[in-house]
Amino acid sequence: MAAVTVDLHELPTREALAEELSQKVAYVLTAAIERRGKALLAVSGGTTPALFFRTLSDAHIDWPRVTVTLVDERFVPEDSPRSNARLARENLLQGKAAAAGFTGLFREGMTIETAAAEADGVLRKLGLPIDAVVLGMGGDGHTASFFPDADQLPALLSPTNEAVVAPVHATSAGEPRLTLTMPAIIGAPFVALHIEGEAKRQVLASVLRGKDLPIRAVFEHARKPVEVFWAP
Ligand SMILES: O=C(O)[C@H](O)[C@@H](O)[C@H](O)[C@H](O)COP(=O)(O)O
Repeated sequence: MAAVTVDLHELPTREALAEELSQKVAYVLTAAIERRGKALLAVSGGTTPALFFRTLSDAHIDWPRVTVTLVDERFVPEDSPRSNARLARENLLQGKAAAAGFTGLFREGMTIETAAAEADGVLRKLGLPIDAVVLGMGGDGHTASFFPDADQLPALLSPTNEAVVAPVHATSAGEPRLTLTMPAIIGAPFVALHIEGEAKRQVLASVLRGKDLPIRAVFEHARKPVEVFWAP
């Protein structure tokens, strides 16, 4: 098994983490805008990112040139409390960041396969690679929607998967999901992992010691060490 390393940023508080990660993302997006006139940011859902989202929403970035998308999405409409699009709209696309564009992964009235193909096409048109990807991680070591029990997990984790967006069926996920694929994630020049609390720190430590959980595949295939932001 290949050794993996990460670039660990340990912050004393969740507020300090939100501030540090926001500054980093603002820097990366601003550099992308200077280089190509626009920037694409992919963020995760779940319970962890709300404070980071609210902090980032106040950052000085040329937001009208930024499009925000999702690392993964539960296959539910935006009025569902489980919608990651809703989380991003309510917490990130506010204040200064209200001027950003947003493109989600869910599509109403489509099968999950058709929705994946649609979202895939939209992201390609926006201009890949994504400039900044902020991942989360579950206690089971999943990231994006790479759940340990997902159907076709090896294909999802493959760095040569040809898709940008893929459907995911995993019993532990609750509902079907859509996810960015491994190449879409590791193609970004800036890939961060945002985790909080002692339990996730232990999961990270076990993965770095060799435990084979899905997040490890991202560390392995990343073109440079993933920047991990952790606070107690
Ligand atoms: O929609 C989601 O659930 C995600 O994007 C997922 O990959 C998330 O990052 C982890 O599950 C961590 O979730 P928590 O922040 O809730 O622990």
